[in-house]
Amino acid sequence: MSGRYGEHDVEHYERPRRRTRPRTKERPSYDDAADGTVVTVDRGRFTLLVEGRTVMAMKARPLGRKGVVVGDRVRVVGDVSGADGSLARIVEVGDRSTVLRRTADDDDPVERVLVANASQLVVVTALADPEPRSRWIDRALVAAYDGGLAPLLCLTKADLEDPETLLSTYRSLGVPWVVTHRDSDRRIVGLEGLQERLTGHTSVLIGTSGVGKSTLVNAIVPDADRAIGHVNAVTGQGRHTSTSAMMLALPDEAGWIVDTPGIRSFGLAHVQPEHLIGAFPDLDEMTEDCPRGCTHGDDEPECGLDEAVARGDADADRVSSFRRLLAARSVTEY
Ligand SMILES: Nc1nc2c(ncn2[C@@H]2O[C@H](COP(=O)(O)OP(=O)(O)OP(=O)(O)O)[C@@H](O)[C@H]2O)c(=O)[nH]1
Ligand SMILES: [Zn+2]
Repeated sequence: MSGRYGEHDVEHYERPRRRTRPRTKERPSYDDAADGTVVTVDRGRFTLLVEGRTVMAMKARPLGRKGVVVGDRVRVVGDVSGADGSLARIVEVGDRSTVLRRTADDDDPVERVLVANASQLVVVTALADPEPRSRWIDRALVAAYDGGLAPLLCLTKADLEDPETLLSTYRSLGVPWVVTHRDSDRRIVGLEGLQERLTGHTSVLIGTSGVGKSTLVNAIVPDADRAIGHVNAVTGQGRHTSTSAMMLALPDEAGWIVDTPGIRSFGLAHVQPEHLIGAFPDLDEMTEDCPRGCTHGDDEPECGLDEAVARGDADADRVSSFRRLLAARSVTEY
């Protein structure tokens, strides 16, 4: 088996093996398997893209309880024609370059991977109607940094409110941003900036209800409804009632977006301070002499971040913004 698949999986999913079984049987080679990407998941059925075809699949037995999520690169065998009623089998799941996770709930330490292999998290926030909630934004940023995704702030409805106040909160973190608004002809302005930022990425779009995320998805993927309708026709869903994420191709092969209709928030109980600070190498460097177990939070007595600020080696705003993110991990209401 190639090292790329199966052997370095993030989760353990196989029951202990009986050693008497011959190895070739335990790890059959799937040389004839096709490569696919998981586009959406619905009740144990996976919609894949295999060489441009929409293919329905289920997990093969050896995968057991192994999670397979949107964005996963998989190997499939069986009927990969995509013909009506056909069902292929997923036999391997590729290593994940990134994982967007959530704890099911801050009191429940079970981690769930929401999307695999995305490179960017687009945090969609309205500047007004509904009012922006910076705690929510902070939590989304934490999920991005922790998961290895580059964050992008997408601020909508700039026709209702100036973006400056909100942007000033995030400037010291260096989060890139785009702003959109609607003009008097009800056209969305600022899409080019967003499209430019999406190019070359697989971007997960997240936003709370009413921020204008659907408006953006429909504007940047003109046949989004048709693509979703097509998948639902195959899966037997009447309309897009699924709460699952769905991956959609951008025009001109510019990249992919993952729409997340059912995902409004993240439980962050799994996020470790040591891991989060890794997303800020300049700050991370200042924590080398921190006492063991230092969380680098506000109330740490001898944190290297304070010393760095005192010496003038670190920007106080940046440190306090980082600490705001740290604190946002454990806040449940926002
Ligand atoms: N003023 C203004 N309104 C907008 C803008 N973009 C979207 N809207 C309106 O905001 C409302 C919500 O937009 P949607 O795109 O449905 O929001 P959503 O985030 O997909 O919300 P859900 O469907 O609940 O997930 C709609 O009435 C849109 O017409 C904008 O730039 N400016
Ligand atoms: Zn520290």
